[in-house]
Amino acid sequence: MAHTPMILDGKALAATLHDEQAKKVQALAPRAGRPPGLAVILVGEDPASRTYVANKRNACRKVGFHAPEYNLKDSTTTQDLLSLIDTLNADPAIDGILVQLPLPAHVRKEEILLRIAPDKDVDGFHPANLGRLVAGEPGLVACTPRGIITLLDRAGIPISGKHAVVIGRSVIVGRPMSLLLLNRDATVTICHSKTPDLPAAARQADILVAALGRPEMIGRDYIKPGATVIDVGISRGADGKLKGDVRFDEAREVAGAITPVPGGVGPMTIATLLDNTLDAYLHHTGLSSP
Ligand SMILES: NC(=O)C1=CN([C@@H]2O[C@H](COP(=O)(O)OP(=O)(O)OC[C@H]3O[C@@H](n4cnc5c(N)ncnc54)[C@H](OP(=O)(O)O)[C@@H]3O)[C@@H](O)[C@H]2O)C=CC1
Ligand SMILES: Nc1nc(=O)c2c([nH]1)NC[C@@H]1CN(c3ccc(C(=O)N[C@@H](CCC(=O)O)C(=O)O)cc3)C=[N+]21
Ligand SMILES: [Mg+2]
Repeated sequence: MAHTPMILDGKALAATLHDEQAKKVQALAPRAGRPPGLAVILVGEDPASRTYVANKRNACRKVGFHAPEYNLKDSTTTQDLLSLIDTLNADPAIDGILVQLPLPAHVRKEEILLRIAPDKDVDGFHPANLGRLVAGEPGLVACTPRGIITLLDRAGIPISGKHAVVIGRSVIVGRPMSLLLLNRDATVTICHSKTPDLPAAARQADILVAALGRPEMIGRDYIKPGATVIDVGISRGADGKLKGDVRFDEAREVAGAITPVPGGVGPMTIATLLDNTLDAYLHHTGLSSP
C-alpha cells in the first residue's frame, strides 16, 4: 500500500497569512496614520530576481502595504546604493528595506547590508540582527528560516527535543535555520560540503532541512522513515521547471511530512517578509498587534 505523507502546503498557508496581514493593516493603518512601508531594491536585469521582486511587490500591494520599488541599472555603484539606503533609513514612511541578492560583482555587498538600519532590516542579514539570533534575543530574522518555523508550527509538527539536520550553512538560510531550531530546543546537526557521510547524517533527522542548492540530490537513502522533510532548494532546470533539492517522488514514500517545490518554502519566504515588515511597523509606530 502506498504511504502518503502530510503535504506541507506553503502556498495555502501563505495565502492565509496574507489575509491575516491585510486585516492587521486595516486595523492599524488608521491608528498609525499610514500603512506599513517596504522598499524593495533590485539592481540589474537578472530574470529570476525580477520574478521574485515582482512576487514580493504583488504580495505587498495585495495586503495594503506602501511598497515602492527601486529598479536600478546594473552599473549602479556602491556609493549610489549607500545614498539610497541613507534616504530610506531616514524616511518615516518606510519600515523595511530589502536589497535583492545577488548584487552585481562590482557592488560591495557587505558594506550595503551593514548600512541598512537594523530596525528596518527585514531580511535579518545585518550583523546586529544575526548577533541577536545567536544570543537568542528578539530581532528581525531571515525570512526563509522564520517562514519554515511558521510552517512547522501551523502544521503542529513539534520541534522541542527533536533531532534536526540542516544541510547548508549559508548566512541567508542554513545558519539562521540552525539557530532558530536550536532556540526552540531541537538538537541540531549542521551539514555542508565537507560532511563525510551526508546520507548517514541526514538519516538521523526527525526534521531534515535541505538547503544546499543541488537539484534533486536528496533521495530515499537520506531520509529516516516518518521524518519531516523541508525542501528549500530552488533551481530552474533546462526545461524551465523549478526543481528542489529533494527527489520528491522518492521522499514521499518515506517521509511523514514534506514540502513541495514549487508551493512549499518559497511562498512562505514572501509571507514572512511581510510579517517582518509588520513587526518593524509595530516597533516604529509603538502600536501593538490587533
Ligand atoms: N525557497 C526560498 O525561499 C529560498 C530558496 N533558496 C534556495 O536554497 C538553496 C540554498 O541557498 P543558499 O543557502 O543561498 O546557497 P549557498 O550556495 O550560499 O549555500 C549552499 C550550502 O550548501 C552546502 N552544499 C553545497 N553542496 C553540497 C553538497 N553536495 N553536500 C553538502 N552540502 C552542500 C554548501 O556547503 P559549503 O558551505 O561547504 O560550501 C553551503 O553551505 C538554493 O537552491 C537557493 O536557490 C534560497 C533562499 C530562499
Ligand atoms: N535580499 C534577499 N532576500 C531574499 O529573501 C532573497 C533574495 N534576496 N534573493 C533570492 C532568494 C530566493 N528567494 C525566494 C523567494 C520566493 C520564492 C518563491 O516564491 N518561490 C515559489 C515559485 C516562484 C517561481 O515560480 O519562480 C515557490 O517555491 O512556490 C523563491 C525564492 C528569496 N531570496
Ligand atoms: Mg517552494
